[in-house]
Amino acid sequence: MAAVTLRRARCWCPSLLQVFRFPVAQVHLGRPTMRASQQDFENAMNQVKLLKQDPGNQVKLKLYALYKQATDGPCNVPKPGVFDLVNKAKWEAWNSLGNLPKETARQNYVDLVSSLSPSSEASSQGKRGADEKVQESKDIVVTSEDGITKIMLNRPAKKNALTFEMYKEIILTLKNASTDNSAIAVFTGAGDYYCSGNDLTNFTSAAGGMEEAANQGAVVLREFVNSFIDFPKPLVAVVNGPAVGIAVTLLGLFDAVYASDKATFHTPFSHLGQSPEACSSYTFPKMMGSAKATEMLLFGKKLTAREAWAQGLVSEVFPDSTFEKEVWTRLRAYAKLPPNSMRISKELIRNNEKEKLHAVNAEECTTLKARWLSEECINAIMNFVSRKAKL
Ligand SMILES: CCCCC/C=C/CC(=O)SCCNC(=O)CCNC(=O)[C@H](O)C(C)(C)COP(=O)(O)OP(=O)(O)OC[C@H]1O[C@@H](n2cnc3c(N)ncnc32)[C@H](O)[C@@H]1OP(=O)(O)O
Repeated sequence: MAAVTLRRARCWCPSLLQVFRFPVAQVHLGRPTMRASQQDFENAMNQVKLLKQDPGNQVKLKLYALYKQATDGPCNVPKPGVFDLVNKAKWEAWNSLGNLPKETARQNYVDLVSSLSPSSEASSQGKRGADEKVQESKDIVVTSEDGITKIMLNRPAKKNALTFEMYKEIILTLKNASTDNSAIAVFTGAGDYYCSGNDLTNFTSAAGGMEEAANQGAVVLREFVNSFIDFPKPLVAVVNGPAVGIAVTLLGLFDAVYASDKATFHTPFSHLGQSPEACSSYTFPKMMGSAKATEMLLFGKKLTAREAWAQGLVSEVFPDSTFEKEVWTRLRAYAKLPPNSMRISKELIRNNEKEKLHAVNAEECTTLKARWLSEECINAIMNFVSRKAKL
C-alpha cells in the first residue's frame, strides 16, 4: 500500500494560481514498474522544486493532475464548488485524465518534468536573455521625446494583458504626463498585440479571494478610467494590432485613434459574463448609434480596423507596412503645435460631458463588481484559465 506524505513546494510565480503548490516528496509506492521507476518519479518531483522559471499555469495544472493520477489513481473525489476556483481547476485537470494507469501517469510526469529540466531551461533562458537586450523588463515603458510622452504596454508574451500593477502604473504615468513638458501622450503596444484587455488571472490569483478582489478591482478600475476622463492633453492611441476588452472601450475616451490595418477591435463582455466599462456604455452608442454599439458590447462582434473606422471609433487606418513610420511622423508634427492651445481646446470639448462621464464610470464599476462575482463570469474566467475556451 502506498504511504504518501505530502508537503507544499514553493512555486515560482506570485501571479495566477499561486495556488498550485504541488504536493511533492516522500512518496513510497512500493515496487517500481514499467519504464519510469519510483526513483525517477521522486527525482522528477525534486527537479520541479529546483525550476527557476515559472513553467506557466497550464503546465502546473498538468503536473498536478499527473502527480495525483500517479499516486492516488483516477479522480473520484467530489467536484469543488463553483466559487472554489483553484480547486475546481485542479479537479478538472485531474479528472480529465480519466482511467489513465498510474504507471503511465508517472512516466508522463517524469517526461514532462524532463522537458522543463535545467538544460532546456538554460537554452530558453539564452533566448530570453537575447530578447532582454531589445526589450526592457518593465510592463509599462514610458519615454519622452519630441514633445511626446509615449506609454508602451510591454508584456508581449501575454499579448499586453493588463495586470493590477499595470493599471496602477498607468494611473501614475498619466498623472505625471499631465504636468510634464510633453504636448501629447500616446499609448501603444509592444509585439503583435495592442492589448488583450484585462489580465483574466487578476481575479483568480488574488490573495484575499474573489470578493475582496472584486471590491479592489472596482476601486482601481474607477480611478483608472477617471485618469483618462480627466487627462488634460491630447491623448492618442497607436493601435499596432488586435485590441480586446478594456483596451477597446477606453478608446472612446481618447482624442485620436490611429490603427494598423492588422488591428481588430473586440469586446467579448457577454462571453465573459461581464459588462461594458470605461464609459463605453455611453460613448459607444453616442459614437456609432445604439444598433452598432449593441453588436459590439452585447454580442461581442469583432470589428476590423476599417469597420471600426466606419463606426467612428478609429480616426484613420494605415497599411501595416508603413503604419509606424507614417503615424509617428504625423504625431511628431502634431506635438509641435502650440500646447496651450491644444489643452484649452480639449478642455472645451471634454467639459461638455465630464460630469456625465464620471457618473457613467461610477455606475459601470458598481455593475461590474457584481458581475465579477457572478457564476457566468467565474465560469468564463475558469474556462480561459483551464484553456477550454479561447475568444
Ligand atoms: C482593475 C480591474 C479592471 C478590470 C477591467 C475589465 C476589463 C474587461 C476586459 O478587458 S474583457 C477582455 C479580457 N480579455 C480576454 O478575454 C482575452 C483573453 N485572451 C484570449 O482570448 C487569447 O489569449 C487571445 C485571443 C488574446 C490571443 O490568442 P493567441 O492564440 O494568439 O495567443 P495565446 O492565447 O496563446 O496568448 C499568449 C499568452 O498570453 C496570455 N494571455 C493573453 N491574453 C490574456 C488575458 N487577457 N489574460 C491573461 N492572459 C492572457 C495567454 O494565456 C498566453 O499565456 P501562456 O503562454 O502562459 O499560456
